[in-house]
Amino acid sequence: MRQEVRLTAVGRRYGLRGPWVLRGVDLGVGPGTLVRVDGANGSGKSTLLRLLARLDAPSEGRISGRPRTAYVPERFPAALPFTPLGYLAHLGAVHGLPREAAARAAKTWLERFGAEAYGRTPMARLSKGSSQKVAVAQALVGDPELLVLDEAWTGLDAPARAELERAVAERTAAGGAVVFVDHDPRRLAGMPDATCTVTGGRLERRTGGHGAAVAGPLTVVTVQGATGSQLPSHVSEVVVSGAEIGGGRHRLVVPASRSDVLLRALLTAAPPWHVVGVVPAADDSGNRS
Ligand SMILES: Nc1ncnc2c1ncn2[C@@H]1O[C@H](COP(=O)(O)OP(=O)(O)OP(=O)(O)O)[C@@H](O)[C@H]1O
Repeated sequence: MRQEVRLTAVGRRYGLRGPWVLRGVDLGVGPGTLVRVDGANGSGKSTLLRLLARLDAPSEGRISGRPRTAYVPERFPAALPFTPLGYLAHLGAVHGLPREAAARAAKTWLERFGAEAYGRTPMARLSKGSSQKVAVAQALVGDPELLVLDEAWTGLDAPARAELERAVAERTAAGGAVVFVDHDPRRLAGMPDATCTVTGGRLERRTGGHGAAVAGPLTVVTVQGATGSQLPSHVSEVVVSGAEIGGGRHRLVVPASRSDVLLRALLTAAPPWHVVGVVPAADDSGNRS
């Protein structure tokens, strides 16, 4: 993922005079980040996810950034006139994979979710749990840069739930972003870079969930930008602290486990940032501010 997706002053209401479901929402989702969205029933979580996935447009405000996006809806249309293998291979091809690679990816994802036995069964005949496996596989088959999951774990058996958690970790480690809603507060506990709560049409954002990582070793990254350039906004979601140290240089302290995410964000910014130094915090001798 090269660029963040950013919602700026976004509002959404259904119908010209309908009540505002979301209003004044500002949210940036950067490369390599995992964001949890929570909130009461009917608060607007799915609305926010559909906006992020660009399946819906805001009534006001702006959305920027167009990563390759995949979405698992809360309700997957199970009765599609395909077999899982045919459907996934077709989607792989739509995502630009050559025919054989698409067929291989389809098979691999069905195997990962324990659904290979019914790869050739018409989808309309699948159980709810089995069609949910196809729903998550269809989102992963094209290696999306942004993965949006609306209650995607619901209906999966335990091994498939664990596999989806692994797939999420793989996506973020590869520099992709994942935004998810799940009714189980333990889902991916401790992993999200931020949790956003939809309440009264507004979004309250809490950074963190990386307690263990922050308690671990820290890395100091010194970077230099072009005159007057601003750090990409999602950098603040990864670093523990940051300070400008003069001459366009910034000294950023980041959990060592997240330094790859920070470096990727800086190097893929437009224009890219020059990395002056990366040292373990214990060896960082100067430039403290
Ligand atoms: N297409 C639509 N047309 C009209 N109203 C809608 C539409 N989609 C959502 N709404 C309304 O917007 C509000 C927020 O719905 P949304 O599905 O985004 O909430 P949610 O937090 O995901 O809910 P849940 O937790 O029940 O899934 C609700 O009042 C809902 O009725």
